[in-house]
Amino acid sequence: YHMQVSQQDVLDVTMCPSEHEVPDFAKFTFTPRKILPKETPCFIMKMMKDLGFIDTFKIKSDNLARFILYVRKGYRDVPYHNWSHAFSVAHFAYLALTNFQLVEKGYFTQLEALAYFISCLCHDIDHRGTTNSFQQQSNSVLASLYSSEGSVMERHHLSQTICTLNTGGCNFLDALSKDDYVKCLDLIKDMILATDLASHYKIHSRQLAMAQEGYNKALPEHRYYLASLLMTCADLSDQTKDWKETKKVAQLIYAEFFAQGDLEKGMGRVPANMMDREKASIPDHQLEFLTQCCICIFRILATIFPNAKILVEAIKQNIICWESSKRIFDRLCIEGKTSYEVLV
Ligand SMILES: Cc1nc2ccc(C(=O)NCC(C)C)cc2n2c(-c3cc(OC(C)(C)C)ccc3Cl)nnc12
Ligand SMILES: [Mg+2]
Ligand SMILES: [Zn+2]
Repeated sequence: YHMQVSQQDVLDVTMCPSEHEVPDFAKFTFTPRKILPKETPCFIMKMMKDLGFIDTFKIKSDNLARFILYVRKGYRDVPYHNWSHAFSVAHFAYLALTNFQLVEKGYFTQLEALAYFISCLCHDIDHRGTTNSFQQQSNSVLASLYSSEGSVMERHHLSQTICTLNTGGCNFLDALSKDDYVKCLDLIKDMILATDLASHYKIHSRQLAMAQEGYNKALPEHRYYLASLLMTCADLSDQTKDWKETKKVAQLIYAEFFAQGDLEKGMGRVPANMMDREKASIPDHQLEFLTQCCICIFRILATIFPNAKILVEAIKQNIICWESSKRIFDRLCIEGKTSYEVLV
């Protein structure tokens, strides 16, 4: 396990050519999935340098490089919950930190900003492409470990993150004071656990109330709700890009959902409609997800950060595209013209 990352790999990342000036990289319209996979570790280093973390926390490049490479190895080759998802979620954290000036304006301390960026990068480590409920149903090892506390997958992602930090030569946080280190791990725990959809639904109404009464930086629960909101926004950031990107990502998500449905059928169980490739209507389900869940989260974000309004507008555009894709799909089905895959 230890020699999964070679010294040469580490050196390549620490010696990243600094001329990584990609136009529009720091804009919300940029789609991070267009960065070549082999270039992504260098871009993580670039983002952490730009955010001031290397200087503020005296981070040694070879430790950080080794950590990034182990995190990348920690992700599996599944259709959606893979390293490019992790990279795109971390990129959104970089966009939020820079465009909303979260540290400059006192929303986050530098330590909270570091925890946010690292949590986004690590939040789905070792995901198997199956849901929390599937862990219970299949009596997976992870369910036996964590089902009593809930958020089974998220607790595993957290545990994998801490294990990676404790892997030889990966602890890039070793210059932090004891207090800061403990505080940082606490923040990473809250932030990764916030990416469980069930946890989001539990606090959503209070996040809405927080936005309506006005965000108060002095209130610890407001700071917790904002950190959770920024995690879910990062996790959903594919939905704020252009239609081509959004449609491509939906296909990856349903490739995972349908593979789980096939597994459930193989186990003699009846999968939920959206997991069943014979029954799912992707446009209908996506319209429901975007209008009931996704756009609500970004609307709260936009009440706190006005320049997040363009993200709400992008989601509205994608809703319009799903509606027209649904009309075409329905018409083609009536004419018996196509199987769903052709359309999407
Ligand atoms: C485009 C898009 N469609 C989705 C449709 C349905 C669901 C879903 O999980 N339905 C519940 C069933 C499975 C029990 C999630 C979807 N989804 C997510 C997502 C969001 C998550 O949770 C946060 C970040 C807290 C919202 C957690 C995991 C995922 Cl995959 N990301 N993009 C999508
Ligand atoms: Mg997750
Ligand atoms: Zn995720």
